[in-house]
This record gives sequence, structure tokens and C-alpha cells, in this order.
Amino acid sequence: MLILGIAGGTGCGKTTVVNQIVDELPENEVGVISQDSYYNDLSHLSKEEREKVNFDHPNSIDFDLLISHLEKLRQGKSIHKPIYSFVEETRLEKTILTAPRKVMIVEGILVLSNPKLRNMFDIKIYVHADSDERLIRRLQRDIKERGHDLEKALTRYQTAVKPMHQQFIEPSKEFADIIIPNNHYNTVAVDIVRTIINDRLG
Ligand SMILES: Nc1ncnc2c1ncn2[C@@H]1O[C@H](COP(=O)(O)OP(=O)(O)O)[C@@H](O)[C@H]1O
Ligand SMILES: Nc1ccn([C@@H]2O[C@H](COP(=O)(O)O)[C@@H](O)[C@H]2O)c(=O)n1
Repeated sequence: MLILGIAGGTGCGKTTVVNQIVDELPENEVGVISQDSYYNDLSHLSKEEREKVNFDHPNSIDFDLLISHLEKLRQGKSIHKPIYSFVEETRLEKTILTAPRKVMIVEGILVLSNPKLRNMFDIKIYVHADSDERLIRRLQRDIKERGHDLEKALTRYQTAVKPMHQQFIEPSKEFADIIIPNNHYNTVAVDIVRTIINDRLG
């Protein structure tokens, strides 16, 4: 199994890059795991309490479960991947049965920050976009798709997203084998990563 880890700040385009990579590859050969699926289950907290959680700190992610799932996939076993609702800010009861694939892509803001997870990756990629570009994209997405209003999105950005980015995410860039500049859609970089994967798939 070839495991790729793809990190980068919120709104840099990780999901978009992964979708572009996967789109032209055989469906049954490549699997994707998003760190977002592994947010801690906060169903024991009230909605008001959940609003106050710092979702950009590594402690908000169940890395133990993510790592154990990746280990199982590597052993050829299927996993029950959690489903996270950004609107409810909690994990759903339903899971997705996910089978191992020849190539597994793990993407998320903090996947290169966690040393144990990072060491499981054969190829480490960091997607870079400038912070103003990321903020614009994030506001548009959070308001359209994640049920936030402008004030909530901006407050979160100032109090959690930006400081955690500076403390944990940006420094993880130094572990990357490949840095993809993504202020603009970068089809050349996507093609290069796809070629690496195709080589492995033979
Ligand atoms: N290179 C790009 N140029 C302009 N918009 C982009 C680019 N890459 C992604 N986007 C848009 O930015 C938003 C966030 O992208 P997404 O892939 O979800 O980022 P991430 O997964 O890193 O948070 C989405 O609405 C997406 O369509
Ligand atoms: N309930 C939540 C949980 C997380 N977030 C934000 O998601 C961002 C990470 O996801 P990306 O797809 O943008 O990489 C992270 O910055 C959290 O602030 C949220 O808004 N609500």
C-alpha cells in the first residue's frame, strides 16, 4: 500500500486537490480518509458548549482512532470510517465501511503535525495558499456549506483558526516532500502526483 498524507491550512484546497487527483484514477484502487471525519465525538456536550471548542487544536482530533484505522487498512482489513457533521458539530451514529486500497490518501489540516501519523506516510504533501486567499475561500464555504454566519466564521478565524495555523500547521510544512502552490488551480502539480500514483499502480 502507498500512503499519501496531504496537509495545509484551512481553505488551501486540500479536498479539491485530492478530488482532482482521484477523479482520473481507477475508483477501486484509491481510497481517501479525511481527518475531518475523526473530530472527537462531542455528543455529550450541549450545542452551546460545542460552539466554544477549538476545532483547530490537535486535541480536537481522535488521532488514536485515525492511526488505528490506517494500521488496519495497511493490514488489509476494512474499517468503519466515522461521519462528522459540521452543522451539528458532532459525529453521526452511521459509519462508512471502507475497504483498503492500493493507494490511500489521508488529508487534513494537522496530518503532518502528528509525528506518529506522519511517519506512516510514504509521500508527504503540503498544499500552500496565502492566508488572505484561504480566508476568503473559507468564509464562502462555511457560510454556504457549514451553516456559519459571517460573524461566527470571523470570530473563529481570529480566536482559533489563525493562532493554531501559526502554531501547528504552518510549521508542519518542513516535513513535506512536495509543496503544492495553490493560490491558483495547479493542474501541473496534480498531474505530477497522479503520475507518481499511476507508477505505483503499474
Ligand atoms: N486553487 C483554487 N482557486 C480558487 N478556489 C479554490 C482553489 N482550490 C479550492 N478552492 C475553493 O476553495 C474552497 C475551499 O477548498 P477546499 O478544497 O475545501 O479546501 P480545504 O479542504 O483545504 O479546506 C472551496 O470552495 C473550493 O472550491
Ligand atoms: N465543527 C467544526 C469542526 C471543524 N471546523 C473547521 O474545519 C477546519 C478544517 O477543515 P478544512 O476542510 O477546512 O481543512 C478547521 O479549520 C476547523 O476550524 C469547523 O468549522 N467546525
